[in-house]
Amino acid sequence: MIAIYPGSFDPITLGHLDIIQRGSRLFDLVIVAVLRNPSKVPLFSVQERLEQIRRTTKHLPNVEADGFDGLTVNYAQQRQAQVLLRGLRAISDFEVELQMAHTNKTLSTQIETVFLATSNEYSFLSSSVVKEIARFGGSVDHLVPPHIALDIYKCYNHNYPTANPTTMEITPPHQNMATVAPQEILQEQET
Ligand SMILES: Nc1ncnc2c1ncn2[C@@H]1O[C@H](COP(=O)(O)OP(=O)(O)OP(=O)(O)O)[C@@H](O)[C@H]1O
Ligand SMILES: CC(C)(COP(=O)(O)O)[C@@H](O)C(=O)NCCC(=O)NCCS
Ligand SMILES: [Mg+2]
Repeated sequence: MIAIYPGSFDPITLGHLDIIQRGSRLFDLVIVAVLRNPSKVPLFSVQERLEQIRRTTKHLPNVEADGFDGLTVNYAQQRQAQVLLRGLRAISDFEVELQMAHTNKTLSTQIETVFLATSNEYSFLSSSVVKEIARFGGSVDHLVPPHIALDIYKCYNHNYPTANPTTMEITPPHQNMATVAPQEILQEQET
């Protein structure tokens, strides 16, 4: 059975990876599908997000990443998928997700939405939270895979890695954030 895991993934987090890994044990193939959404201004382009997802899931042979336009159910039909995989973190997710699942059911009765409950340790985690922390100079090392953290630090101009000129020791980014003034980051984002 083929499952589509649709979303924005801007960027992929450890919460997403947890759903993907658990989904990959339930389905023959999990397609992580990034919506090309012209109405959102993302931090990473669709191409960058697809590369991030591919690097993050390269240990999972039955997982692939792809971009799509238009209705998710149409994309699912095109990929011969029977399931839309989604994660549930909180009641707030439930309301939106139930509406989405019902809407999709009216568009295609053949496609079922399957929800996986978040793992406890990721119940607070979202791409937005990750971006907000990084934007104000905080560490996201515990929230995303290491290569994604580096991509994010680059976007927000965190000085990473830096060597102490005397000892030549590398300072991890979260110990070095005082060098990044939040106001500078915001100004750069606005330009
Ligand atoms: N920590 C998590 N645990 C379980 N499911 C999650 C988690 N984070 C996201 N998901 C699920 O992944 C899917 C794709 O979500 P999405 O790309 O919107 O990520 P997000 O973290 O919610 O980002 P954003 O903050 O931009 O909304 C949704 O079904 C969402 O519920
Ligand atoms: C992409 C997504 C799954 C939502 O992703 P998100 O959780 O990252 O916001 C949803 O917006 C979607 O399916 N968009 C494509 C248009 C569509 O099919 N709409 C009908 C279902 S609401
Ligand atoms: Mg979301």
